[in-house]
Amino acid sequence: MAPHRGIAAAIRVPAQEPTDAYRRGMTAPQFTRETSRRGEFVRQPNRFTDRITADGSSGWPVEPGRYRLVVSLACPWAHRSVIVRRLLGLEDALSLAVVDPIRDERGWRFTLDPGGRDPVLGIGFLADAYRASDPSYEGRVTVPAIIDIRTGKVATNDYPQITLDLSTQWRALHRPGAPDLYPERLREEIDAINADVFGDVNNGVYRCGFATTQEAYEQAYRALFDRLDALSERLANQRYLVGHSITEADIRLFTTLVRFDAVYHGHFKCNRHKLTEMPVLWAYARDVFQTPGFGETVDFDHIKRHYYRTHEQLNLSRIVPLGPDLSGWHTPHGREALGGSPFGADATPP
Ligand SMILES: N[C@@H](CCC(=O)N[C@@H](CS)C(=O)NCC(=O)O)C(=O)O
Repeated sequence: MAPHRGIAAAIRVPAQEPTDAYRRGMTAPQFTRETSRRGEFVRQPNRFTDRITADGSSGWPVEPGRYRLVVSLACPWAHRSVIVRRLLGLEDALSLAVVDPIRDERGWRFTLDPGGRDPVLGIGFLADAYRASDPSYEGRVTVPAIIDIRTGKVATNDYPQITLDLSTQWRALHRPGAPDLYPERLREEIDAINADVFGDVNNGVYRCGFATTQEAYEQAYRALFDRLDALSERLANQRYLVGHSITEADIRLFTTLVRFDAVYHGHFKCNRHKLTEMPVLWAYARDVFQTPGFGETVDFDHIKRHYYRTHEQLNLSRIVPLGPDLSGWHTPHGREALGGSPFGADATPP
């Protein structure tokens, strides 16, 4: 197996101690080690970047039943992998562990499981698997993570690569009629959209929420809504982001949009408009939500409890708001008229 890169190389943190801005009266950051001197949120790199491959050349061969995907249903980065696993019919090949949406000081817990332990991995905390893989790891212990069941070690927590590999490397285990979510001829376009959506939208909402200076917040807010405006324009005349059916690009945008009004609008101050006030994006998000494989993977209860109860710097009272009214997600979206079909001509719904 390719050796793990040294932790010092993998984790480049911008500031360890209270920053200059903090001393000048800047708000205390939620994540000190991921906050720049200017008060910007700078996300830590993924620690385990090995890949699980069809030919096993990485040391982690694709094998049915060998791995366990650990997710929080609250987490947008993990949500991608839940959707892709379902659309591709990988449920039997890759089992799923769901953590409690509320972390304690030891991080993600398996407190939803009998005895507080994951029944397959036998551990109480995701940190146990991180520790088994790298005892010196000091960054945040994050989901999604794919664990090698036999050794209890983390094979990967590289969320952007995980979904691409489920599509491309796990192909032999896909269900009959599984869609191609990352078609070769569209990859360049999908990658370009994904990069913009990651910077300004997926991570952009966090850059708004975890900013600790007015300037850093405003910069992230403007980039977010400028990008949402551009995406609205693009989606006004086409049903999906790239091509004529759902791709990885739609999955990545959807997992942020579906959380927008429930958490990002209020909790992260992304409040120029609610999703329900952006007509094109709202219809697009409903269309995707109502597609088999999407809506049933959304857990608004986990989403709201996680964000409002675990970011104590942002929500001191930890009160979870009762709203918003979610009934609109099931209303007609009218986007069939734009053409295309969710899974293309050759695939079937899960
Ligand atoms: N692996 C990425 C992204 C995944 C991520 O941030 N997941 C969140 C949940 S949405 C998490 O596990 N957070 C744990 C923590 O903050 O301690 C990272 O390290 O930033």
